[in-house]
Amino acid sequence: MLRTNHSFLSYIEERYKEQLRKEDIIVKHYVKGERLLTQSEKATKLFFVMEGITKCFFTEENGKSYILEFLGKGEVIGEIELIRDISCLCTVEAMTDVTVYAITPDYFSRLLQQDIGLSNLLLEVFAERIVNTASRASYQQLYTIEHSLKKLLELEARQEIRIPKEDIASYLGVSIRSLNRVLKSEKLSL
Ligand SMILES: Nc1ncnc2c1ncn2[C@@H]1O[C@@H]2COP(=O)(O)O[C@H]2[C@H]1O
Repeated sequence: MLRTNHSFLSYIEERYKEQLRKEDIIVKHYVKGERLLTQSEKATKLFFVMEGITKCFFTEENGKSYILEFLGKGEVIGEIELIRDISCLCTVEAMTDVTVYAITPDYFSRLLQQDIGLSNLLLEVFAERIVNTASRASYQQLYTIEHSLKKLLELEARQEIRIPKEDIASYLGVSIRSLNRVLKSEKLSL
């Protein structure tokens, strides 16, 4: 659910301190609700979350949204566009006030070529995201909404974050109406 990556954050912090051209990595702030990236648009930067929580979601042609992941401290955002040379796969929005390291794609590409350690960190991120996306797709298809909701609420409590009802519905891939029905039948409140 809420992903964090402390090794990646320390790596970027070090590059930030040692950089010669001060514009290669800058610190940027986004207020709650602001977008870091927009689905299908070209991005000019890659981001690493320093503080705060973002949500990363697809909006389908029917207007419905599906939350892929909540990305927190140390998570990289916008790398797929750089690696595949495509426009943004999904939208990334600040759920709280967020501070990020914003990196130019050129600088990141240069780092990738020079540093096998960075490639390894990125490979780990991809592997983890595939595992998470696949296992979630599986249990959301194979279990009831009631079951998935209970699992999600347990995770929310464990990670001490507060997810708005609309986002819980988008994470589970159900409408607000279905979510309300389940909450009522399970005597749960948010
Ligand atoms: N399954 C996923 N899990 C976590 N983050 C993702 C996932 N899919 C996409 N993202 C992030 O959302 C970003 C949207 O812009 P990019 O496609 O450039 O890069 C994407 C990734 O950083």
